[in-house]
Amino acid sequence: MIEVRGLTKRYGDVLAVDDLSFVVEPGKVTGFLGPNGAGKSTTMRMVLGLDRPTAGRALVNGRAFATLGEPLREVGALLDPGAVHPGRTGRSHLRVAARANGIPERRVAEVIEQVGLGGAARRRIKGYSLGMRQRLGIAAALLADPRVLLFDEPMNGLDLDGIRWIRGLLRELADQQRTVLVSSHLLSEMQQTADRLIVIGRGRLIADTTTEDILRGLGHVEVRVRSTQADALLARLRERGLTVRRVEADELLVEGGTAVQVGEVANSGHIPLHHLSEVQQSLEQAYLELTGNHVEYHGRQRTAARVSTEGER
Ligand SMILES: Nc1ncnc2c1ncn2[C@@H]1O[C@H](COP(=O)(O)OP(=O)(O)OP(=O)(O)O)[C@@H](O)[C@H]1O
Repeated sequence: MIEVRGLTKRYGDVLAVDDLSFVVEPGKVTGFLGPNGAGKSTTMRMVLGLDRPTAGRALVNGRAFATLGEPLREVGALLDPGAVHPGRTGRSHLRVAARANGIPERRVAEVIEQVGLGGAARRRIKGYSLGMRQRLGIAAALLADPRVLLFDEPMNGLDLDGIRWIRGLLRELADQQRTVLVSSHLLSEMQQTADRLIVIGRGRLIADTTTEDILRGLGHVEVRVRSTQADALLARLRERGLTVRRVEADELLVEGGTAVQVGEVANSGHIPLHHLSEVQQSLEQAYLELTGNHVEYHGRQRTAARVSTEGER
């Protein structure tokens, strides 16, 4: 289990991690999601004792990393797959790590097999593709058979096969009742990978719940409606408790209702409509807005355009 309580890290003027609290439980794949610079790597580094918190604490199996007797047997991590000696073979890299940490030699062959590095393990790392380096980094994380695993952006730069393979491995590790925390800046990657999501933005916790709940919350539908009597319609919709935004003089966006409801409100007030449709906000855009990383809006997709023309005249 990983527990983070009031965790804070300041680098000069930059508040990289801001009073973060969450728990990562075993038996599930937990996604750690946030845009670039949100503070994911800094948080993971503090869990691994590589950075000292400005305030708060990070515990692995109830203890600070520095006080773990045999830390590698409790927690393994993939942080930076580039941080290996390029002249070594994959196998010798793992052997050196095993020897330095009192891990039995047989584990080297086992993890090479587990990550599917096979014949490449006898080749020099400088000739490895990014995918092979990721596999080697994951093999190193698994070497001491730890119950807690942290993977920082393990899917970065991988092709679809590589991503599928990592997904399968994460699932297998969680099914073995290990604690698995995996970071990503892409919702699209995590929505198919993680059971739970811890979402952060600018160092702060934004959401901590099941992936299903987050997707349901993000993917809200708005109703777009146009009328020459937009003022009257706006007043009536607000009377019904709906949230309404005016987009143009004759165009409104309604939250919290369906196109049928909006059509009925218009009809009951004899208000003519010229357009009525439901608009599904793109998940990725909603996520970016949620995490405070505003970008230009391109992501609206119409999924049920003109679902109802009731009320049109
Ligand atoms: N050693 C450091 N010195 C100064 N600032 C740092 C340092 N490490 C991280 N930061 C800053 O802290 C913030 C959080 O960075 P961090 O790398 O933790 O984010 P991240 O969510 O992992 O992003 P990415 O996906 O880009 O790795 C950023 O503003 C970053 O510039």
